[in-house]
Amino acid sequence: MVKICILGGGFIGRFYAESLIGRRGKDPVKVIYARREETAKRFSSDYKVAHYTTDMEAAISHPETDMVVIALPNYVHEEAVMLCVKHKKPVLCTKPLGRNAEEALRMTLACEKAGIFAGYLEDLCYTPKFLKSVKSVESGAIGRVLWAKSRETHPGPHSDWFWDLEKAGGGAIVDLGCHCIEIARNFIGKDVLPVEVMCWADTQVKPIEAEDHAIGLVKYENGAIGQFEVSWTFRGGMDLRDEVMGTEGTIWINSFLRTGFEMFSSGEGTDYVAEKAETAAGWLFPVGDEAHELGYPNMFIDMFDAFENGAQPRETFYDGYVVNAIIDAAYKSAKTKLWEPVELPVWRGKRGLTKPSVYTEYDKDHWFIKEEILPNKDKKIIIKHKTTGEVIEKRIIGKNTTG
Ligand SMILES: NC(=O)C1=CN([C@@H]2O[C@H](COP(=O)(O)OP(=O)(O)OC[C@H]3O[C@@H](n4cnc5c(N)ncnc54)[C@H](OP(=O)(O)O)[C@@H]3O)[C@@H](O)[C@H]2O)C=CC1
Ligand SMILES: O=C1CO[C@H](CO)[C@@H](O)[C@@H]1O
Repeated sequence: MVKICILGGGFIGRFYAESLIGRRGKDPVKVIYARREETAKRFSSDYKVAHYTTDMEAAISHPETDMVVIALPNYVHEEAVMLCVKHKKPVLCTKPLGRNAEEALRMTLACEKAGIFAGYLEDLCYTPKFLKSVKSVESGAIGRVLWAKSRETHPGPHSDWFWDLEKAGGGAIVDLGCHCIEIARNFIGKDVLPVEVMCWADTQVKPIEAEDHAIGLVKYENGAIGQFEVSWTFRGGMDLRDEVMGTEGTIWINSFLRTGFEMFSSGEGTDYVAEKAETAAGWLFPVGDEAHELGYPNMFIDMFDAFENGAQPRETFYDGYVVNAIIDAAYKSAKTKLWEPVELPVWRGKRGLTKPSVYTEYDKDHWFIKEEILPNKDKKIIIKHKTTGEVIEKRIIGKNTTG
């Protein structure tokens, strides 16, 4: 049993509490901290939490706190992590780890130096569909990953501080792109170096300084490409989709808006449909078990199991730092309109990877390019001469051809 202290009793703090204690979990939430007493008190009463406080350090150092879960706005993450370091308390921090890589690296190294367990709460890398997909990729079911695209778009966040450039550290890229980037890293291989980023970002709709819409490409050292599409201006709910293209196959995941559960309502009797749903009338796309579909229970199981076994969780502070470094390059690129290098003063993965050749030999003189059966049942084989480079096609007349 691990006794938990949650810092932050807002949107994600409540999701975490539901995931931790809503399933007869063995790890009780014992302490809740929020900025305002009314939030902390309400949280403690809703989730039967023994101790509530508006003093963050008191919550962290509380004798009933074995593990701290940070569910605070981005600009308070570093302060909270450093207090955990000071009091030598194991810590789990929500996404993004930092507002930038500098903050994230400081947090990562401080926890490592203090020897405290530190997990990165990247829930979307724990959804049931995602975990199964990653297993398939790791088993080679889709071959070498060439492209991993992840999209998260919705009509915009639910609290004031997200919309403040300084407090959040950016807009849709740092808020939503952090998920997409880590999803792509998992598919491409976390030990593959992200080399450079090209990003378009703009403030198309909202009266804010940060970007409300962006698209980015992340080039990896082995030739794979990651792509993120993020927006706070999308209408119609929360769209979470991933696509992975490999040399031997493809994966498409739809995690939220269209999960196979569709419902029509005149609006009578419906209130909450799903996170960021914009309407409770008409055709609706509810989500059966939101916490589970978003990965929270699997994420906490991995975190607590790793902690108890003295192992590393699937998602660590170091991963959070790499994600922040990619985001920093994306912001630079959006300004310069150039490919910008990913600055990683600490990199623990592989170096010197090259794009592997996957050419298939057709015969001793030719490389195989493509084979296709045409509507008239003919088969075409397209090949390239190894030395002259000439591309030719061979046609094998189909058996059932009439003309
Ligand atoms: N999928 C995911 O993993 C998600 C992760 N997040 C992340 O969780 C973190 C918190 O987001 P979220 O819960 O949505 O935010 P909310 O605004 O809903 O809640 C923030 C909580 O932090 C408390 N707080 C403490 N200090 C401050 C401060 N200086 N300014 C503002 N609030 C403070 C607030 O207290 P009080 O209520 O008393 O003001 C509140 O309880 C962010 O880093 C966000 O990116 C958010 C949503 C989903
Ligand atoms: O995925 C998410 C849903 O939206 C929230 C608000 O923009 C994000 O913070 C969160 O990470």
